[in-house]
Amino acid sequence: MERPARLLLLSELRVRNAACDVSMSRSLLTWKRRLSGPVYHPFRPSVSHSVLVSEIISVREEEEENSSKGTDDGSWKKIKEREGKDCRRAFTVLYVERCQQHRWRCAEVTFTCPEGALCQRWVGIIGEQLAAIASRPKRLLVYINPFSGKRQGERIYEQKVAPLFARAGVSTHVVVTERANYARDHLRTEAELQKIDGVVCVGGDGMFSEVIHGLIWRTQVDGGVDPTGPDEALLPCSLRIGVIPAGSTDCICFATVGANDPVTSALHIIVGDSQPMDVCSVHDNNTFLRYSVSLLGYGFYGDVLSDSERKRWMGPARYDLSGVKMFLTHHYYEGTVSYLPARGIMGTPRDAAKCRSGCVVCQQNGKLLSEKAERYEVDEASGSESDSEWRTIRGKFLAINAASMSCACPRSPKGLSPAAHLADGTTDLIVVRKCSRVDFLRHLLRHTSKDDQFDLTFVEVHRVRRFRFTPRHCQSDSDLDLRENGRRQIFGQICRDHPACGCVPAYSSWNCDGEILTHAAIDVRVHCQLIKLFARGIEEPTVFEDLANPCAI
Ligand SMILES: Nc1ncnc2c1ncn2[C@@H]1O[C@H](COP(=O)(O)OP(=O)(O)OP(=O)(O)O)[C@@H](O)[C@H]1O
Repeated sequence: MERPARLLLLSELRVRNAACDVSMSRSLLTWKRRLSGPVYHPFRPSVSHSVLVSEIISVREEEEENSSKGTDDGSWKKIKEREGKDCRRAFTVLYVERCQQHRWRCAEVTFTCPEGALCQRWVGIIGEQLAAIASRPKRLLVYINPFSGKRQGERIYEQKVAPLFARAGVSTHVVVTERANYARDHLRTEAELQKIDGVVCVGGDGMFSEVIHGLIWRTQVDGGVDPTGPDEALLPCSLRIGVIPAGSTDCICFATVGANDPVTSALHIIVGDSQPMDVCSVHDNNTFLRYSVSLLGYGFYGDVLSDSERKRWMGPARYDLSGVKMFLTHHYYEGTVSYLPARGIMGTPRDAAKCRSGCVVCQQNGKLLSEKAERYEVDEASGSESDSEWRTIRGKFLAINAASMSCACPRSPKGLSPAAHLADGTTDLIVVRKCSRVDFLRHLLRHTSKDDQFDLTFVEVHRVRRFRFTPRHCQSDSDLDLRENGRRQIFGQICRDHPACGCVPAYSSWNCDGEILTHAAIDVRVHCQLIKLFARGIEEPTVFEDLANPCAI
């Protein structure tokens, strides 16, 4: 219960012609219907609503009756309350309302006041509280990929997102991309970053990847850091990134918001949410290749992506077809995986708890790793980082995956590594050794069942800060049979698409967040909390159940 002393304002106002006690504190706007009936009854339910001030989108004074009817688009509005009698003494509050499956909607409520001065006081006080929230963006740079997904990016932005930004008083500079890497290059060179509070991409995971590549690069260059150096401590990006899902794959949005819904994402941007995220840098020797935030997959997932790229004309069904084909092909690859285990941190890849909004594991580990100055040199528990900390796995692998987040998506709600964290400075290295097709199928099926996909003798999972992969034919010190290897390479190239011949290609490629990396030998390093998104992680249902129930606040 809030103490009256903390209230900023308390009045009797009318909502839908019903008398309500309306109160405002620094954190909460509450309206409670006055009970009719002369006698107090302790068990009679009182109708009460509470909205967090941090989730109020805007407040506006109603100038004239029906004045806003022309702007109603009807597409996103949940509550439409107009009290026509004396709109000059009414004000409307727009706020976030939670729906099912982590979706948010913009709801509104109109309060009618007995006098104009009181109405202005309410509008002034709510406006002041909103203006005091420093984390809310005022100016955004928006990139729209007009070719994402079903080519609906521009329509989605104009119809669902732009009206919300306008109502919340967020100004935008919109850039429709003209080619691949347009947004990346614009961010690297031309974009006036000092004039904006965030960058928004409208599209799929490919557009998000472009934006992080541009923003991370620019942040390093502006800060005098070499963005390509494998051992550089990269500077965290101060600008947050918003993702409006409009692509055919929107895994980043799903993992950070919990839903692929443009309105929900727009509201997270407006309220100024902030979700840190780890980024992996991928190098080949000392050559920078790419950044990755979700999946790095060699073997099965690399082959599925390479094969599906040749079937783009099929649309999203290509992933299923290529998945079946690569499963039947059953290629395995030889090589060495070396990794630096994440020591002294909270959490393991086999935890039952998942990374959720306000994740303690991300907070603790993020603090710990940033205190270590990101140089990977000093580990107070074990002395300096030395070769002895590195572990090695040699063998034949069906798949080597590094999941920097759960990689959950609507098709695979558990994800590749259900307990992976968005911002704990680690990635979950999953090694699937050569096994029978039946065993591999068991492993794959467990991604969609309750069973633990890591609880199999041929599967290993390690939480790591850095790892390297060297394919067998690149190893200098191994007992290679070069003749055999050469034969395999030649037949591997010829027979890649002909599993019936039974030969195994020497190389797979890496699936790096849905882009193909043709380099097989890579060195991957996790940069803890390098970027921030306009998101808050997936909320536990109890959070919004409590909010919906004012008695629990
Ligand atoms: N104007 C443009 N023309 C062509 N390609 C573009 C343009 N703008 C961005 N791209 C590229 O399109 C690719 C796919 O974009 P995006 O991820 O937004 O859509 P998608 O439909 O989810 O992609 P995918 O088909 O790969 O799943 C990105 O790699 C991006 O670099």
